[in-house]
Amino acid sequence: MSTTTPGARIEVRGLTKRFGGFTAVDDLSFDVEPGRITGFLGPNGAGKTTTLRMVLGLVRATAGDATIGGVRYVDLPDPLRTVGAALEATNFHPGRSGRDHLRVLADAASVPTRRVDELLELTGIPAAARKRAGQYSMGMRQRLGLAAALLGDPHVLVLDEPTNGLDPEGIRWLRGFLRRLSAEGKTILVSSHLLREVEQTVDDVVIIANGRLVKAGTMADIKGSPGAVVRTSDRAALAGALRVADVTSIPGEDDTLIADTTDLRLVGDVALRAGLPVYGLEPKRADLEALFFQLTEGTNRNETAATAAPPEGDAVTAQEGANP
Ligand SMILES: Nc1ncnc2c1ncn2[C@@H]1O[C@H](COP(=O)(O)OP(=O)(O)OP(=O)(O)O)[C@@H](O)[C@H]1O
Repeated sequence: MSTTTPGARIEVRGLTKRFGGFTAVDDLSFDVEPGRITGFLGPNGAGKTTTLRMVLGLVRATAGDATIGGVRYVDLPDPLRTVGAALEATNFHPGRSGRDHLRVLADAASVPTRRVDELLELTGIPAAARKRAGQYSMGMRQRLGLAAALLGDPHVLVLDEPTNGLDPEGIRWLRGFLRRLSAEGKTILVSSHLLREVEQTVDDVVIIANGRLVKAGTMADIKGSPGAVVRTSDRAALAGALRVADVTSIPGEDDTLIADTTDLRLVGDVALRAGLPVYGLEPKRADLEALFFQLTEGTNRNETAATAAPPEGDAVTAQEGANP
């Protein structure tokens, strides 16, 4: 039996990984809370996979620590039932059916076969499960990887780029699926190099660039305070009229005014009373794409520094893949 309580917290403290003279992960600290979905974000080469591999005990950290429920992965008494992981969706035996792949893993972990069929249903590939994994689309491999990660009904789920290869319908499905798991109290960490793809899925974000933390917080924090964006013919006049109604405002882009209220009706009524036309009125939307770009600008190391150090065979303590 696992000693970890449902939804154990992941704590990363001063985690560092150097490959020769190249620092892939640099003094990284963050928490991943139970019952929430956390997006682990950064451009290609930022160090996401290396960090996840350290959390999962697949790569030895140069410095620092990562714990799950206060215990390092390598010291977990029952890792399979504590943490499920899908690091890459490509490592299935191409000649083996998806179902057989899961059965091999289930046997090795003393998980009953009925759990395999249950998970194939849950991940939406019961029919495809009898086909050879070599014929799977990327989206199907993602679902199979997810099923494998869930075999031991773990408290913590770590998924590396799970939206890769999923179409918009698949992304929507994944969102609902992860929501249900987090509602059960599970801790879910999902990496992505596209904030847009996980924007509606995650509660919290941890953004890294060049191996370092650049931002951590709730999605609501990242999005900033809500407001109303209004376009009129004379924004100074409208700002004055809003002030009288106790609503502050600031100039926005393209001649708009951003009013510090979510009450669009109020803004419309104030404009009407002031005799000002309203050409556009909508809730303020955070430009997450722009923010993400601004935070991580020019830090795609795969395009610039991939040759900085020769690949290093590392301390791989478990088979990489669906269940470390
Ligand atoms: N074994 C290794 N030897 C040398 N350099 C490595 C090794 N593994 C990763 N790197 C380098 O470390 C940096 C971080 O890689 P990592 O795969 O962790 O980034 P990532 O954020 O997951 O990116 P991606 O989204 O492209 O997978 C990259 O520049 C990569 O080339």
